[in-house]
Amino acid sequence: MKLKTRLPRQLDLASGQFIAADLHEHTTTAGMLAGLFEDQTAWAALPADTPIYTVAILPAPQQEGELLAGVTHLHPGRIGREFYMTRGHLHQRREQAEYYVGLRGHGLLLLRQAGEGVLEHVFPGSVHHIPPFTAHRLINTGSGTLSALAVWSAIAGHDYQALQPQGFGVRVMADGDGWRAEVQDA
Ligand SMILES: O=P(O)(O)OC[C@H]1O[C@H](O)[C@H](O)[C@@H](O)[C@@H]1O
Repeated sequence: MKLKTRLPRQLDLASGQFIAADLHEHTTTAGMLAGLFEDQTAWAALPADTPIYTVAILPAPQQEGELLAGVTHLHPGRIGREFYMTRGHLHQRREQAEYYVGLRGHGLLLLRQAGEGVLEHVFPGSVHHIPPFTAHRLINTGSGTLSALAVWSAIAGHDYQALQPQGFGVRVMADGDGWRAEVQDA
């Protein structure tokens, strides 16, 4: 056997930044999120290039058995009364689960499976199991960037269409200094 020692890629736990040469980064701007936020007038008033969230992914071959790891950095902010959030999705391969770990900031993970919704608090060190067949979205209710590590199957895929047109059926709105969930399809 030949044995070698090597330095792995790293994740700075405080900032949520990967230290890796092969990182793939993608920023979602307000202009890419047409129809997502309730207040369409406020959305239209925001410059289309306003960054809402960036995802940094450690790539892996898209094949059975492989895993992807990514950190979502969701900026703080609101469109109208509604907090910034990710688009949210189901997996194309619905049976594939996922884990999130909160790294920085404070917010919520919205889970929806059939008629059941769950809001889990996200904070540094929070651990979230996203079961199979469950739509998921991050919401930043805090004043700083919300960063969360995700680990999921490389074959899971993203299905954004299945949530249209009803969406998650829940909106998280500013309420005084805090937040309030408004259920729309009770
Ligand atoms: O794909 P979105 O709903 O916009 O969420 C942004 C990203 O968040 C996490 O990192 C997920 O696990 C990724 O798979 C997802 O792409």
